[in-house]
Amino acid sequence: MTPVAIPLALLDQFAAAGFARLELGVLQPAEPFLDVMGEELRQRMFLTSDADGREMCLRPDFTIPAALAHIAGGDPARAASYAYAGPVFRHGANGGEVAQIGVESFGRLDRLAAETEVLALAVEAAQALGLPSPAIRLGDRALVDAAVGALDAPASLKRRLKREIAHGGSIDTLTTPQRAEESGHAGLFAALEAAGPDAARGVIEDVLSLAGIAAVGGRTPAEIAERFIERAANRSAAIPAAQRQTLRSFLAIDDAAPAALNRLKEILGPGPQISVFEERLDAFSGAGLPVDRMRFSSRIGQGLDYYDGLVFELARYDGADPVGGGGRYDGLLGALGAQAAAPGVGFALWLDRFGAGS
Ligand SMILES: N[C@@H](Cc1c[nH]c[nH+]1)C(=O)O
Repeated sequence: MTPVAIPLALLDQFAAAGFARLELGVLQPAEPFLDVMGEELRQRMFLTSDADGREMCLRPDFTIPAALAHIAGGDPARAASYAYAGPVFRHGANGGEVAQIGVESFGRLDRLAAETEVLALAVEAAQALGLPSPAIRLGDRALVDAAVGALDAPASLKRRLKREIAHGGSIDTLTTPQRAEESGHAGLFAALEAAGPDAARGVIEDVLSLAGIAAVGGRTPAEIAERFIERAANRSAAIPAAQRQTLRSFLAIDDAAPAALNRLKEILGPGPQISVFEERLDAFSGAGLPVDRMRFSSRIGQGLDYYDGLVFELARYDGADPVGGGGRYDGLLGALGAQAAAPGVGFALWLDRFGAGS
C-alpha cells in the first residue's frame, strides 16, 4: 500500500487550537489495548512479543497510547489536549495499515463545551481535507446504557446487550430466553448454573488447561469461563415483552437529530441523559454546527468499547462509510489504571478516505 502524506498544515491548525503534537511509538504493549478496546478490534490487532516475552502490538489506535502518555506525564485529572498523526494497524483495513490524524482532550470538566469544540474541529479538519460539508451522525452510549439499564434483567445480560449494541449486533437472540444454539447444550448450562459461578469458573478453566488451551480468538481461559457462566445465567432470563419492545423502539431510532430527540423523549421518558442530549444539540447549534442536518442513530458504535457518552461519525454524504469518528471516553483513564478519573473526548480521521475520487 502507498503511504499517505501527513497533512502538516492541519497539525499546525490543531496546535493553534491548543492541541500540542504528541509523538507516539508504533510498537506498544498489547495489554492496555486488549483490556479496553473491545473484542471486535482486539481480534484485528497485529500481535507480537518482545525479547522478554512481553506481548506487544502495532498500535491499532492512537487514543489509548495518548491516554497512557497523559497518565505518565503527571496528574491525570489535569486538562491537556494533544494532536497526532501517523499509521495505525488493524487486520482487514486497507491491507492492515491506515493513516489517521486526530486529537484527544483530557480533563475538561466543561463537557459540553469540550465536545462542541472537538466536533467543530473535526468538521474543520474534514473541510481542510476536501469535504466542504461532511455528513454528521451522532450517537450516545450513555443513552444506550440508560435504555439497557432500565430493563429487568441480570447484570451480566445487560453487559452483553450493551456490548452487542456497541458492535452493531442483534439483540434478538439475547432477549429471547432460550437461545437456539444452546438448547443442544442444556445439560451443560444447567450443570454450570447449579454449580454456582466460582465452581463453574474453576471447572471451565481446568478443562481448558487440560486441553492445553491458553487463549482462543484473543480470549483468555478466564474470559472464556466468564462467557460460559454469563450464558448459563442468561439462559433463563426473560425480559418482559413490553420492555423488549421499548428497547427495540429505542434501537430503531435513526433520524434527523431534532426529530430523534422527540422520539427519545417519547420512548425513554424524561431523564438526565435526555437532558444532556438536548443541551448538547443546543451547544452545537450555538457554535454554528448544522444540527438540523445531523442525524442521530441509537446504534452507532464504531466497535470501540471505551466510548461512554457522545459518539459521532463524519462521512462524505449521509449513508456513506465514515471518513472519521470520535467520542467521549470518561472511563478510559481509570480503566487504564490512572489514580484519578478524568473526562476525555477526541476524534480521528482516516486519511486514506479523503482525496481525489474517494
Ligand atoms: N481512536 C478512535 C477515534 C477516536 C479518537 N478519539 C476518540 N475516538 C478510532 O480509531 O476510531
